[in-house]
Amino acid sequence: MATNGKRETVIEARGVEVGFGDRLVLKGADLDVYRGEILGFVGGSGAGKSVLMRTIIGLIRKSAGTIKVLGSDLDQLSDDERRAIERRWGVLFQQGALFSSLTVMENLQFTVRENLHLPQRLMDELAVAKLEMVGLDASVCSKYPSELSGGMTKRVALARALALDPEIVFLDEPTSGLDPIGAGDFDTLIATLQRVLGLTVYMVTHDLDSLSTVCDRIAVLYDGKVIAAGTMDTMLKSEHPWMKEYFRGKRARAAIGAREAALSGNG
Ligand SMILES: Nc1ncnc2c1ncn2[C@@H]1O[C@H](COP(=O)(O)OP(=O)(O)OP(=O)(O)O)[C@@H](O)[C@H]1O
Repeated sequence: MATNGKRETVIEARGVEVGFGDRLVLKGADLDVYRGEILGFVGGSGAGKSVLMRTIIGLIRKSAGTIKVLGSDLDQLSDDERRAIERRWGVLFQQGALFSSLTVMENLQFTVRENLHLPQRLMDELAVAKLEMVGLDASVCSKYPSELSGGMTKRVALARALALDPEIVFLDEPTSGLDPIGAGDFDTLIATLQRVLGLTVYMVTHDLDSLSTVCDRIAVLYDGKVIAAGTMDTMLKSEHPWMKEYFRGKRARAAIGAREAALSGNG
């Protein structure tokens, strides 16, 4: 597996191109994600952040480029090898994407049932353990997604992403739709899980607070390419017009002020 100094690259995207019809959304995107980091992925609305994430996990076909995950080029794998790699990541889609007709317990066991052959009692114990990991207790097991608050839905979706003890978790806008306190709590949860479980976290987000509080590095997608990757300090020093506006503009200052006000009880 590739290493950069001491850092092991767990996702390596090179020259990734993706288009829909005659419109190219990704025009040669390059990205490295290192083991154990929380990478925040930003870009304007419709820039292609979700498209790149979905391409990395194989849900969207690219027209050019290579993607290696955990050392393997996914295009070169047999179906069995591919499934084995897929078991090593978990995904939290935008909106949580829980199955509405299944209870929380059934949602949590869905992936496990497909991948492992375990006795029901053990699966039940595992599901409760995952719920506890994300700060929920067994009382939510019999609830349906429509009975959960936005924050609980995100937590259940995160528990489901963790179902197979993944090494990498992909999170698509995990704090969208949460109030500032809920978003702050969710960020803390992600940071704690990353530390305790040694996860690599790939997080598409618009949330500047998440970026400054939990992300080790930030990558920026602009005009179909990753134009920068580095720490928040690096982002704040950039003179690129889009990055300047995004990280230092009026919206950035307002967003940071809003969560600080909510956390100090003035929101
Ligand atoms: N399956 C698809 N078919 C056609 N066009 C698509 C498809 N998926 C995404 N697109 C288009 O690709 C572009 C990038 O979409 P994407 O969802 O990746 O944006 P994003 O950067 O995640 O934006 P946002 O922050 O608003 O969620 C958009 O113009 C979208 O309409």
